[in-house]
Amino acid sequence: MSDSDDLKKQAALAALDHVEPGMKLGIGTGSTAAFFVQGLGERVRGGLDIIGVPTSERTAKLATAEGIRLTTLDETPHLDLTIDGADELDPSLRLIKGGGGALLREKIVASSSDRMIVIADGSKLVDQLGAFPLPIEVNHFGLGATLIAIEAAARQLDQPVTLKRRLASDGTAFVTDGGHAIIDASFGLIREPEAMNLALAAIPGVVEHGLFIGIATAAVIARPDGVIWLHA
Ligand SMILES: O=C[C@H](O)[C@H](O)[C@H](O)COP(=O)(O)O
Repeated sequence: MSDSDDLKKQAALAALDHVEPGMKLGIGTGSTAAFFVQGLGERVRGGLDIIGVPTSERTAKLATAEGIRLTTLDETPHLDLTIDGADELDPSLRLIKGGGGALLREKIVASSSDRMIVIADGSKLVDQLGAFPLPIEVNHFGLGATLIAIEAAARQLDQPVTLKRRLASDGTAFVTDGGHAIIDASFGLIREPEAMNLALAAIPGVVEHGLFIGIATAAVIARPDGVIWLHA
């Protein structure tokens, strides 16, 4: 296992200690969340009784293979805890998510939970968000107009921006679980994440974006010198 995978696993297992019998859990997506799903599977097979809502089709498959009982937000609209990775987080627990394209379901699930614990290796913790391009999930209808509106929003906030349509590994257009496209927006460091959050959310063709503000309640970050916790 690479050093970075080892740190991801350490963060995932530290968060696992906060899972209690009977909990309704939101289950994140990505390589760090996959370590959490593996660890959770082991505990479930050892007798832990929980039920989970997966944040992507990928996570649903992994969790099912681990023997984790799954439900939906339609059946279980209120969750106790979501555990999920992030592409970047700052010390105020503002996040960039969506590197794997799961941001819409991730935001819905985390927002339906009492608490959200972010699991990450130390490279994800930054002073200011934005080195990682912000994933923006957009409707296919009117895509050209939506791109122009995103550029206009960036100009208003005095942020430069370069927009790239995300491609899948086979070179075709990436399509999210919800059937939408992803635009990766490089703004450089985001000076006012709250203002950016509102400006992007106000664009009709934007289905959701990867800035998570006021959602995470704690983060466990594994670094070579040990595991640290941040709290909102
Ligand atoms: O869409 C994907 C999610 O937001 C992931 O949680 C995020 O990209 C972090 O993934 P990883 O743990 O693989 O770095």
